[in-house]
Amino acid sequence: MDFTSSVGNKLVPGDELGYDRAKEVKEFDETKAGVKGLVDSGVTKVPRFLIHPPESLPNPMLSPATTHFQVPVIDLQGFEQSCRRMEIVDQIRKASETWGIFQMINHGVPVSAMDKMLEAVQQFHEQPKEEKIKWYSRDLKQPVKYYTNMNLLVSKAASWRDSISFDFKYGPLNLAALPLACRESVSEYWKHMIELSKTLKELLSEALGLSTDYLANIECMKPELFLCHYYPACPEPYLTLGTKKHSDPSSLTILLQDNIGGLQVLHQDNWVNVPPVHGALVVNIGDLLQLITNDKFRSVEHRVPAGRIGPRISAACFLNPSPARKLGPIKEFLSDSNPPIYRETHISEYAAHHTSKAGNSALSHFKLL
Ligand SMILES: O=C(O)CCC(=O)C(=O)O
Ligand SMILES: [Fe+2]
Repeated sequence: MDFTSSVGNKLVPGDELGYDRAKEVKEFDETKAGVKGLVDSGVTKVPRFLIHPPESLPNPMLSPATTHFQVPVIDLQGFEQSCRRMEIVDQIRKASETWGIFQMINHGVPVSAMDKMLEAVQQFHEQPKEEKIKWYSRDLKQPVKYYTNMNLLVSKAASWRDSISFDFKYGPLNLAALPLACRESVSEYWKHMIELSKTLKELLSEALGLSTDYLANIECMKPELFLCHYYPACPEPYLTLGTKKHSDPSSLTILLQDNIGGLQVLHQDNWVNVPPVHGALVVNIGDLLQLITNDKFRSVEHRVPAGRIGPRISAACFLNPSPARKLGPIKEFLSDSNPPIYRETHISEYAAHHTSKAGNSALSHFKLL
């Protein structure tokens, strides 16, 4: 199949009418070979269904590399000692209030487990297609699945990436239920995410001026979804995006990125690079923590442009509230002069609105004022 023949990058009169997007997407989806499969088949042009409208694409005149902003890097070394802890908690508070994102070093997750995790994601995507397609699915009930864009069939412009996701919503995954290529790495890395999430819950609680066990007690940050991305090198990166601008519908996200770089965050109307730091993990505040903290901590919009160099690999661990819990602004923050900004909701309701807004923050829908 030739994905490029009917595509072209210029719109000619009548072209829009003749273009059958659904057919092109269906043919692509049926290959189960992902964007990687396109690249392997030798495409030199980005197929039309992956082309984003110019207003969603990075402005080449505004290079994030030229901004003077720097995403905070926080060293967690010694966080158990009380005077170091005060400094760290203060840095986390400032970063969460002003950036909604920071990088962490000396966080306790062994660099070897991080490197192995990235290698395993690469191995999964680069194994023979026959093995990989056994996992191809968009069925939400399936805990492990590989796919290109969860919303491929409904989105207006697909993103230049393939993913494998692991859903821990219903509890730990049986080792045998994981693909061989990443079995050991995922199970080891996930244990570290559970440990790290405990530390982060404590530090964030203190950064909010609450008791150390506050966020753990309200069950608002449980590692639940592990989403690993594979961004192949792109022949025309200025036409598509790896991941389009969005904020995460989680409470918190812990992201591991490889050394290629590409993650960018929107800070004071500037796109700022999150430079790869070997051994670092990126933490970003999600919409639900913004809701719970009544806007004290802010979620952050971020994106990943497509790049000529690849594959780029990343692995995002999403910490979510318990589905059984009602979420609303923390009572301790509320007063006559600081009324609740949001109404209470459940994660399922929030996630449904986030999806209906094509991945944009749905917080405005829950505003009371
Ligand atoms: O690949 C990345 O660096 C970011 C991925 C991301 O933002 C997400 O999965 O929500
Ligand atoms: Fe994200």
